[in-house]
Amino acid sequence: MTERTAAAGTGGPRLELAGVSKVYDDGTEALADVGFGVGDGELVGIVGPSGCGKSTLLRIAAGLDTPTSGTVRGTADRIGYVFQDAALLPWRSVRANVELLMELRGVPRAERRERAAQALDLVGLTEFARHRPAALSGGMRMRVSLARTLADDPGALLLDEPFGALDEITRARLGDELAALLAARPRPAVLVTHSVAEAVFLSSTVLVMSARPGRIVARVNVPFPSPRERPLRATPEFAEVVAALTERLYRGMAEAA
Ligand SMILES: Nc1ncnc2c1ncn2[C@@H]1O[C@H](COP(=O)(O)OP(=O)(O)OP(=O)(O)O)[C@@H](O)[C@H]1O
Repeated sequence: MTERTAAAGTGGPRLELAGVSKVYDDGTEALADVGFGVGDGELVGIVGPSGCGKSTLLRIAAGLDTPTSGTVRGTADRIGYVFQDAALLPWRSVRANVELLMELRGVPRAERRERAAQALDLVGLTEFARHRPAALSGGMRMRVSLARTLADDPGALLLDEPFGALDEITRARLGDELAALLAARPRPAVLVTHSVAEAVFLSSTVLVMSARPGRIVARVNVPFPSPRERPLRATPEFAEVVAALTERLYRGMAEAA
């Protein structure tokens, strides 16, 4: 049985998956009995080997796909989804791209303008508002994508490897920015990433998945207080948590093999 409810004000996790399994029509078993909850202001990071079902899980959490069995409950007002690719409309200016989701929801023009300006300011792209996406670097385009989602002010955020295509330094810089943005305006969030360090830096809890069909093989609470800032990445304590999680990830892969 599958179920998706949107009852508000019930307390507890804002987004909750229980016993979620997914078998695609061609028989591919993508997920097996996955369950976790995300509370207010909590960020759950998900790491796992390539093809273990992370994107499938995120799409199911967002209601973009249905589980074969299990339940998804969401009490957040609208879910914002940031994809691996910035997916900007090339003929629109940066500002018009940031306004897009609000435009589709019928937010009045003046309010759209103001919220887009604030979001562009947050991601440091105010001076590029009139540019077309083609004039921006890959990192800047991802910041526009992030601004588009933040300007729409969703109640929960799902991020699918949002910085995956970027170089290490840009990726770390955007990670710092995202940590600051979430600290300033906490909301339940799920982040899928291939980078264990990124997951540790941004998450309150990290879930480690096995190879396909993806199962959760470890749940690790990240002990560092928020807001997290760049120097944390250089501490021995941070390196220790990253090493332990990496080890768990390898073991999960070996268990499933
Ligand atoms: N629509 C589909 N039909 C059939 N199989 C699918 C479909 N979508 C995904 N899969 C398969 O399900 C498995 C999980 O895919 P998914 O994209 O969720 O993994 P992932 O962990 O996000 O991978 P990556 O880390 O490489 O992005 C893969 O074997 C994939 O080929």
